Amino acid sequence: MFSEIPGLAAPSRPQQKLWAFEGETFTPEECRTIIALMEDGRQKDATLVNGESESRIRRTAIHWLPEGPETDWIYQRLARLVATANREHFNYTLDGFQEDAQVARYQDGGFYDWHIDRGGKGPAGRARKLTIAIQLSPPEAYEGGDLQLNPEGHVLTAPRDPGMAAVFPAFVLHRVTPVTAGARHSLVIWTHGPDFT
Ligand SMILES: O=C(O)CCC(=O)C(=O)O
Ligand SMILES: [Fe+2]
Repeated sequence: MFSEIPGLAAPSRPQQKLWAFEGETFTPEECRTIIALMEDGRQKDATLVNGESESRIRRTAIHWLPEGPETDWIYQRLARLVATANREHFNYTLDGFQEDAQVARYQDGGFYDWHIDRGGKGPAGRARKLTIAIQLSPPEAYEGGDLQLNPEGHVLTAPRDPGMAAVFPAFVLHRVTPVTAGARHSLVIWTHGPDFT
């Protein structure tokens, strides 16, 4: 029926999934290097997508990783990862990374309650399309701290192996449960593009 109404016909495109878990995107050694970059750098209290601290929703320390000689290899890896995952699972039109990657550390009950990544006051937050969240810490380094997604009414827990990337549209609900012992680090970046079609 929609096909008869100009402007409403759906273009034919491959299936668009709501999540993908990709293993071994960084080696354990590379994950340790990225954690060290954070631990050497300045850390800020995390803010939400709209730039307001809100401890009821999130408690983590974050460190932005601007592009530069020290982080070039990380961005190149992320670009390849997102291009492959997008081609295989999502088929979105993507422009690139409009925000720097960030490393987060969750400890002493640190958490990030159910939320989506798309939105806020800034143009970049509103243009977020795919979220890439990568486990950096070895599973035995922390308790709790599960990354969970709820894309279609039931909760999926992401594998905990270092280097495992969860890739999902920025409108998908997700959370990190409280870390009850040790510390969990993750690397997060978003890709941006024109509004969802
Ligand atoms: O730490 C993670 O794995 C996910 C963090 C997150 O959801 C975010 O930064 O928006
Ligand atoms: Fe998020």
